[in-house]
Amino acid sequence: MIQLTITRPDDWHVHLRDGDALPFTVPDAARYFGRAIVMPNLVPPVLNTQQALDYRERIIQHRPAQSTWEPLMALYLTDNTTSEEIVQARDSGMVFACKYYPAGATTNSDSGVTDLNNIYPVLETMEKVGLPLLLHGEVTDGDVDIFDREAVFIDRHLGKLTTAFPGLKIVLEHITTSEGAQFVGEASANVAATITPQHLLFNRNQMLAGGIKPHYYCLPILKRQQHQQSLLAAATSGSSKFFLGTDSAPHATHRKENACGCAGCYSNHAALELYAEAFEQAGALDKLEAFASHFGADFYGLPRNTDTITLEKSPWQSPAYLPFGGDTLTPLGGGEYRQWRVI
Ligand SMILES: NC(=O)N[C@@H](CC(=O)O)C(=O)O
Ligand SMILES: [Zn+2]
Ligand SMILES: [Zn+2]
Repeated sequence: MIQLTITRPDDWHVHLRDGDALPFTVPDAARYFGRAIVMPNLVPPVLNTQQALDYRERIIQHRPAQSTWEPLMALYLTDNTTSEEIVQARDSGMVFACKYYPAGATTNSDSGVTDLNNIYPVLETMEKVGLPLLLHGEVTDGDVDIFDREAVFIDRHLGKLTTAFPGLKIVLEHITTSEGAQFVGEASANVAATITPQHLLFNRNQMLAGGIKPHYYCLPILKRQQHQQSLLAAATSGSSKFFLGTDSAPHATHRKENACGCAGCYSNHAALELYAEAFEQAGALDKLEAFASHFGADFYGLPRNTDTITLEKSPWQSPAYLPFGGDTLTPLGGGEYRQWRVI
């Protein structure tokens, strides 16, 4: 039996949702990850430290007994976020980042920032106190094609941002393009990116050819194969700028199989297993550990996990449906055979 033992990994981008969803999402997230940056795009969003601490309490109630998994909280930036809020968040020791959603870009982003210039004073404070900025890096202009929204964001905003705030740690979340991989690869050590399993394993053909498949639909949207290959090259390059962030984002099955289907893929039932498949296909299993378990912690200035987990190559059938509150959830690759399992 082929086995691979690696330092316990962390997930630097996950959506756990709230309420009825937590008994399902938290145990999956805590199964073998050591920590997770928990996205704040709830309804209503997590806007301040008190709300983040309250949300953390609700999450922790569903952490399996004996688990030492830690949810690392993030604040949702709006046009009205204040510098005082940032300082308080940093001082709490429980908030590890702030998330920028362009208003209207993705799930629950209606209260997001309408213009990056509106949050420049807040970014200055984040730079000063050392709180990383996490970007949903897309523009929302109606005249920009949905497949170009990440590249246009990089072109219009990211260079300006890194020049204005050279000391600010920035994570370009869930990158989907060659432009994203290239920008981050060439930027300073303060700029990094997370990459999801779906953007490594799939391209827009899987979503659109032979019938529209809503369970592959997430934002930023899957791009053409050439971009998938650039992302695989970045993830397996050994560069410490690229690390694991699943963007596991559950929506009930009926909300995705819908005339106006929600964006988001649920991958936390088999996250590391999916990444292992992508790395194996790229002939780079030896690069999985640093991507999954070292580079993210290093970037955030947190200690690496000290224990290990073991993956074994032994195929298993991923469930087609999972329970999700009173609903069902269709996981990424549901019903398919996965090659690796965490034992
Ligand atoms: N990635 C997605 O398609 N959806 C995420 C939001 C996000 O990360 O943009 C969600 O919360 O559902
Ligand atoms: Zn996003
Ligand atoms: Zn996300």
